[in-house]
Amino acid sequence: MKLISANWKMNMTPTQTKDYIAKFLPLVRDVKDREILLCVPYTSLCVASDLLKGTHIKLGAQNVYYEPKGAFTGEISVAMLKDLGVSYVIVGHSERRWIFGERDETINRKLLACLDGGLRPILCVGERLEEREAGLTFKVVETQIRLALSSLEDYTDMIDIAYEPVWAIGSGNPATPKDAQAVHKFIKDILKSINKNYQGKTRVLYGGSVNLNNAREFINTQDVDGLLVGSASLDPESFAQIVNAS
Ligand SMILES: O=C[C@H](O)COP(=O)(O)O
Repeated sequence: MKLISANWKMNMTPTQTKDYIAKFLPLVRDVKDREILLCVPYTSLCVASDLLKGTHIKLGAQNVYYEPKGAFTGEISVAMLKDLGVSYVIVGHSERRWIFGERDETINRKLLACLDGGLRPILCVGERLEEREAGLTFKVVETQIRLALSSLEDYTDMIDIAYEPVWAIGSGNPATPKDAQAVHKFIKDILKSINKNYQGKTRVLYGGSVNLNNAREFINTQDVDGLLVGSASLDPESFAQIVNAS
């Protein structure tokens, strides 16, 4: 089933989360042929978890730490997320990579912790503008995937991947569906090549300036198995329309 996910990033207080979900739920009540996911800030997980219980909407986090517990001030473990009813977690978002200096090795450890603990990670990959202009898109994406999945190659079916070209995020300038399709296909070929038992269960999502006007075209593009939506997911009506359009 295709996956349509919101990534609220650092937006929404718990009170705003409550209002959002109250408006959003009736608008997507009849959507049964798409998996819908809300990746909310840590501080909204509790309230969202309560409100989404018993619904078909899944709950996701935007980050996680790889250690199970201990003296890691400010960090959140897989078990803490699981206990709140979280089923997905975004790992290696470009904002974590480029603002917070998250390295491929850290991302790899986070993926391992998620798989060990039963959370389904959404691994984010994507090239920066200068890399695209230098013709390095495929090389960058391949390197990110190989490093992130190092020693986890047998578990590729348990991971989803979001292709998010960094230059397209929040810029109003999305990739063309054709360009996205080429990278998505390339990602699937890498997964096949690194795991001989790969069953094709990884969904490759597109993210980067998805909005009401382009969601349908992206989702109907071959090899696009879902969307990861940032700013256009912050309004419940707009995100519901994206879910319904797609
Ligand atoms: O995780 C979502 C992406 O970073 C896309 O954000 P955006 O839809 O605001 O461009």
